[in-house]
Amino acid sequence: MQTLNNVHEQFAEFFKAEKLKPFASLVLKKLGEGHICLDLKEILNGEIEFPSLYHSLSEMENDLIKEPLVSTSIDNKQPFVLFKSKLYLQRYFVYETIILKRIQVLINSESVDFTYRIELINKHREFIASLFSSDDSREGLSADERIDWQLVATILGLLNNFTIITGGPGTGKTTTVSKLLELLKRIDPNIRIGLAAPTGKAAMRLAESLQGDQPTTIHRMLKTIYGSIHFKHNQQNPLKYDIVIIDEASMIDVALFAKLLDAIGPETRLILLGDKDQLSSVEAGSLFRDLCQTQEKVNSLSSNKIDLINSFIANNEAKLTDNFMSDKSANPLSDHIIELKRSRRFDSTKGIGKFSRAIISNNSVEIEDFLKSGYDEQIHIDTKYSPDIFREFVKSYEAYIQEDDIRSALNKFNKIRVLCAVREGKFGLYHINTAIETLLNAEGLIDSQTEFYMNRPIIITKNYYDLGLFNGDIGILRPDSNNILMAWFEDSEKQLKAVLPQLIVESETVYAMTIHKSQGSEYDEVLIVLPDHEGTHILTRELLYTAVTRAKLKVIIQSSENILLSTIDRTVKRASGIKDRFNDSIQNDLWACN
Ligand SMILES: Nc1ncnc2c1ncn2[C@@H]1O[C@H](COP(=O)(O)OP(=O)(O)OP(=O)(O)O)[C@@H](O)[C@H]1O
Repeated sequence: MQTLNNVHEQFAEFFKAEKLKPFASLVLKKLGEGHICLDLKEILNGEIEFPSLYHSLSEMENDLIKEPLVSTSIDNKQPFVLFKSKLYLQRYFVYETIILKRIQVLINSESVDFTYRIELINKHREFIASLFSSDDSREGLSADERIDWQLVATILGLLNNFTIITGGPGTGKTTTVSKLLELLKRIDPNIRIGLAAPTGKAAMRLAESLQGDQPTTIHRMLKTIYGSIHFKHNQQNPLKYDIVIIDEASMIDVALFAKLLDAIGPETRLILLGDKDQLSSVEAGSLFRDLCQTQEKVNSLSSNKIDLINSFIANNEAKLTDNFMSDKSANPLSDHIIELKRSRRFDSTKGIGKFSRAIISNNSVEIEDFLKSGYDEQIHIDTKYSPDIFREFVKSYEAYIQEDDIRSALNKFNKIRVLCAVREGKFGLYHINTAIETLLNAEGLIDSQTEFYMNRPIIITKNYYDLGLFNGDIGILRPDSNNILMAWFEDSEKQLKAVLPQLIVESETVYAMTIHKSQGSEYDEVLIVLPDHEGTHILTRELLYTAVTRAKLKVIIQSSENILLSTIDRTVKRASGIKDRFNDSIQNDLWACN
């Protein structure tokens, strides 16, 4: 049962209407928790403590509609919008509406070029086939894994103006995009390509995978207007690209998602890449997941697309069957969302591959197996919070400290990381970072008596546009040739950059970082520390899945059995109208607004 708190009640006090106050207070509270709106059903079902008793949704809605500050349409400028039993702050309803309408415009405009694009596919048939002529064995794979979803995603990316490609770690999202780009460049060598990701770190990783095209952050792509929440690129001044590809799209909040879509003109294709099972943005909204969930069944395709794709597949066992056929009239995003199923990085039968799947599907039998043995070659669960295991892991930081070359030291530092679920408390970020400093001091590896000390690793916590440093950038402190202690970073072009640490006060020590901040990064090994007590809604399976999938080689989890099981049992639910409104659009209830 949730309760209101003071801040939200104070916000509600601005509104004179007595009946509206508790609703206003709740809408704000929900936004703070990441929801786009307040789902009135939660009040009716008793999931939220509420001062008035309502017996039906219509009773609640009738009360709200009578309020002059509540509108049922975007066209009016009241601060609240009531739509389909959900109450929004007007701005968030506008964001959601922009997203729905822009996607609709992109999809509707596909029919204009459809015949031409089919001709292109046929013209480049041999080249497409050569990109996917993998002879690797499909033995031991599930029926789903046997299908080359990368081929499916590439063909749809060629045909569509809007495509979502989702998949777990190492399923080939970047590989697919790089093949699609190769194809598009062959078709049109002058094609204008825009690549971006929500954070600088994620953009850098994309740059490493896609050589030749230079990715940037979404903010930089849209061009920030200093001191404004708006961007230079918008519906009136759309991005001048033929194709825009956004990686790590699960991290984008509703406001940025709307602004991005607003800046995509009908002439531009948009491809969103991400892992729908990962944590959503810190701010409100889980748009990427919401869009993926508009489909009852993932990978739903219309019969003509199935025929076209099957014409590229020789092996009968790998062909798409009627099981994947969907009725477009019942699913507006069919043909537009593809989930890649086969991880090339992890074996799904053991280690990180098996454990991460078990987390996301809350497979208690498999989780219990991992807990019972406590160990496999990649996963180690330490329910005793053993100080020795902690010390052993932390000692691996010695590698970067002993490395003289700064670039190599940065590289070595970024191979391992301690990941915390929370900031406060014995197993929170602050305490763990201090514990690591104490251990490294004791080993004689650092001397952390002063704030700025040799080899201190730091993470930037705000954007320093003038210095070219961005929230999430990681550096280490080392002296320059004049023996002045500088913070050293590597930029997206792998160039070293040194900045006086006193100029970047909004930064913190980063031997350990929060799981939220680690999104978009990868390490060889991670040590995940969960708090030893319940009582935080932060501990969810999406959080743990995100942490576990940051590692390529090894994961150690320090957590009690109870906390681990309850974390995996809890899933993130964020209210939005995306699914309902998309499905309603089929019945031509075109979102009640322009
Ligand atoms: N079809 C394929 N055949 C062989 N190897 C592949 C194929 N697709 C991907 N790989 C390899 O698998 C690894 C992971 O691929 P990729 O980086 O494209 O996945 P991803 O989904 O973008 O991963 P993540 O986002 O988790 O980093 C890479 O080493 C890539 O070369």
